[in-house]
Formats: sequence, C-alpha cells, structure tokens
Amino acid sequence: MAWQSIPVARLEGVSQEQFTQQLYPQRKPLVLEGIDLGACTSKWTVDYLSQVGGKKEVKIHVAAVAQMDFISKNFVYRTLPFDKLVQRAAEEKHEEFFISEDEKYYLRSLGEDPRKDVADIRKQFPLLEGDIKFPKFFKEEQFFSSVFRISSPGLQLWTHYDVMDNFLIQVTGKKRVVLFSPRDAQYLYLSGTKSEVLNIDNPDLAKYPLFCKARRYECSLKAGDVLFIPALWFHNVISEEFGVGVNVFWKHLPSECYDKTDTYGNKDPTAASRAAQILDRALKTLSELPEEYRDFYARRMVLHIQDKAYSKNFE
Ligand SMILES: O=C(O)CCC(=O)C(=O)O
Ligand SMILES: [Fe+2]
Repeated sequence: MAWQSIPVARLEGVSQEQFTQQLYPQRKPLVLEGIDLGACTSKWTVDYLSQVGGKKEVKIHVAAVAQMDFISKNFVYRTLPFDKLVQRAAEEKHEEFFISEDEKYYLRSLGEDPRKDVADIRKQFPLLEGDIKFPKFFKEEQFFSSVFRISSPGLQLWTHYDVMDNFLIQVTGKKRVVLFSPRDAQYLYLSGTKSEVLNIDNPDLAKYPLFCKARRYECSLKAGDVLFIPALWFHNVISEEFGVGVNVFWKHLPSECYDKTDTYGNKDPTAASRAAQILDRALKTLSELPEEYRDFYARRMVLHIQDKAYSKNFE
C-alpha cells in the first residue's frame, strides 16, 4: 500500500540565530543541509575508520533479516572490535559470521561503563574527534551524548522515541527516516518507548487498525544532512546503503527534570514516571469496584485527564 507521506522540511545554510529563534520553537522535524560538519563526510571511509577508529570492543546488534523485531527478538547481541564491525557492516556477504553469511549489523555506541556513562564519541574515539564538528545550535551545558550509528545496508530500526532533542548527522551513506508526531502516539501501539507496528510500509491492519490514522512524515538523508528530531517524535530508520551516522542528544528541559540513571536518552522524565506510577495506583484502587462502576468512574477520569492535561495548542 502506498502511504501518503508529509515531506520533512529541508533548509540550507541555516544560521544559529535562525534555528534557535524561528525553527527550534516549532518542535517539528527538519533536515538541515550544508552545515559545517568538518572533514568526516569525505574522510570517514571504511579503510580510514577501521585504521583510525581502532580495535576497541563494541557491542552490536546482529540480525539474520533486515527488519529487526524487538518482540520476537530476531537479533542477538555480540561484540566485535570496532575495525571488524566497520568492515563487516560494509560488506553484503561475510566469510566470518555469527548467524548467517548475509547477517546484518547495527552499532549504537555506548559509554565506557554503559550502566553509568553516556556515549560520547569524542571520549571513546578520540582520534576521530578532530574530523567532526557538531552543529553549534544549543549551549554546551545542554549536551547529553554523542552516539555512533553504523549499519549494514537494508537494516531497519524499529519505530521509537527518545526523550532528548536530537541532531542525527548522516556522515556517509543514505537513510530513509519516517517520523510520527507525539500527538499520534495513540495510533502507534506502544510497548514502552517502541511501536509494535514493525512493518510500517505494509502494516497488519487487522491487528493494528488505528495505525493508518498516524500521520507519516518522511525524509531521505544523504551524506552531510542533519536531521533535527525533537524529543518525543517517533522515528523509524532504514539504512539504504552502508552508512555511518553520529547523533547528538541534548537537553531541552532543565537538567533536574531528567532521570539521572538514564544513559541512553530514552528514560521518561521523572515527573512522567511518577505520574504513571500514581495512575497505576489509581487503577488498582478502581479495581475494588464492580465492573459497571469501575467503567463509569474510569471514563470520568479519562475525561478529567483530557480536560486538565491535554494541550489546546497542538493540532
Ligand atoms: O540512524 C539511526 O541508526 C538511528 C537514529 C536514532 O534512533 C537516533 O538518533 O535517535
Ligand atoms: Fe532514536
């Protein structure tokens, strides 16, 4: 089925002032072209990355098929030296492999101690630091993490949201990104931060009938493009070619709003988690009532939440 997509706006040569004052407050995804990213877009070939990036062990997703499935877990976690990972991700068929000769790889780089440290490629890959410049469109103290994203051709990452604002820098290779607004979360069949609708191009509408109501935004990223993904916007990514990306997460809210134990940028703000816990308690309390009453009071609570907490400012 061909879906109507809304193209993500593309702008060339955006200044820091224009981004901060006009674009950022709109809280919409945007592709920025022509940003000065340093030498990485020409320098980061497979040979260069495997020589300069070194042999540091990295944890990777390995899948026998292109569409990774977090429900059936059709992928495994393995480790490889960084140089090997780059070489394997760049080839279609492998002499050495874990599952099958055409298995696919995905690297999402981690901090030194992934339970405590956030990823920052400037720390984990210091010899590559000089090659890349991050867009200077937010204050240094807002910086949260910078993450290597390296994938085999064809690999698809499931639809999910993160809680930080994000610049996804496409350094080499092509990628298709489909995005959904946080306002359409009700049509995405969420399980935590991820959507259960894995096949967004040909969804099972008997199982996910509301999915067709979700407005689909789409863009293609080529080397040198930077996609601004506002916090809470859902994104689904297909690497159309072997590709190297780096994403930079930064804090939009005051620091104290975020969960201090979050190293990935995807734990809900503490006030949201606390509210969800309180709601669970309310639901437990409601279950003391017989069905007819529980239903009536639950519906009244939904109306109350809509009235008090939904924004009237969004379409
Ligand atoms: O481009 C990718 O591989 C995934 C990007 C992503 O999920 C992110 O930057 O948050
Ligand atoms: Fe993400």
